[in-house]
Amino acid sequence: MTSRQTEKRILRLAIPNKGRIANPIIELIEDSGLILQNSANRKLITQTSDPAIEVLFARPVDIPAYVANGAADLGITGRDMVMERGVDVEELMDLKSGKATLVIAVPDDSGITEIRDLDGKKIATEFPGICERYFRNEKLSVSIVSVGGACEAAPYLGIADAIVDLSSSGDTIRTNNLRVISEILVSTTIIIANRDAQKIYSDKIAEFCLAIESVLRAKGKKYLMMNVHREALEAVRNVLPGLSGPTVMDVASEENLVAVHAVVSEEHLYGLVSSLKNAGARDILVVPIERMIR
Ligand SMILES: Nc1ncnc2c1ncn2[C@@H]1O[C@H](COP(=O)(O)OP(=O)(O)OP(=O)(O)O)[C@@H](O)[C@H]1O
Ligand SMILES: O=P(O)(O)OC[C@H]1O[C@H](OP(=O)(O)OP(=O)(O)O)[C@H](O)[C@@H]1O
Ligand SMILES: [Mg+2]
Repeated sequence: MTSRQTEKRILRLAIPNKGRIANPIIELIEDSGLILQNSANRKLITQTSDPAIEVLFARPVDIPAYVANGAADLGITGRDMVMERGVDVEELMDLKSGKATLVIAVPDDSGITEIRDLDGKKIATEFPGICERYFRNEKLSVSIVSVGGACEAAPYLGIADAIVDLSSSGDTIRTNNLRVISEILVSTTIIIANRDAQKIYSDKIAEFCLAIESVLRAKGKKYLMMNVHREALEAVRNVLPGLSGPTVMDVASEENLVAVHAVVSEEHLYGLVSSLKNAGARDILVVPIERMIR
């Protein structure tokens, strides 16, 4: 337990200060109802709308160590960053966003076709920790050239025979005339916790995770409301996909009318509205859902 953890009962959450996963994480936190004060002014530690939670902005790659050693109690970063640092933290939730695959790639015109061909070769990477463990496991002896970015250039600079780098759209690999020969891991953004903090702040952490989960669950969902004549209710029920409900309520003013409410996936919406209308529904409203709590 750190002295900060024993002194002050303010939970510290570390999140990325830059990079492509930074903004989506801030949006998710704010959508969950936790508002960051002055997040724009580059202050490294920021208060939030909950006096019991503060936010530390840090490099994604540094967040796992901050959480492991108690400088922060919770962290949100890529799973690749946690694996690279090889620290002991607890993974609480997979946010299933910020997806990227760590791949092994070689120049298009290279004779290398499989990982066995890499024995004795040079590999450039921003992930020396993961690489070393991976090739040791595969019983291949490689020399690792650690770079801080723009890894794809290494084969052309003559400093490596292959690279281990992240790929998502695949554009960078293609543009640089590289060919993927193997995948090492798929990374997404995750929430991690310090093991002591899990005990000290268990209620706060559960509250935070519930709020985040409710936003994730609501993603891609819409709330449908409509009026239906009782005789058409069966037909309308048959059209509605069975995600949740529907909830059926009497409409006070008209005896024969019921209000039907249901949660549906956005992908079903197109087509569903006209099917509902054909089945006898009217006054159909499609409403956004901010959070869903089970
Ligand atoms: N296409 C991608 N390329 C690199 N990282 C990605 C990609 N998609 C998601 N990520 C994730 O983003 C995090 C990268 O953080 P990083 O600090 O490197 O930011 P960045 O977006 O690469 O910006 P920069 O390299 O300019 O600092 C990792 O956890 C990584 O898995
Ligand atoms: O498959 P793609 O969609 O093309 O994305 C992959 C590229 O994005 C990342 O680079 P980044 O922009 O982080 O620059 P960096 O190499 O300096 O880290 C990663 O290192 C790849 O180069
Ligand atoms: Mg990067």
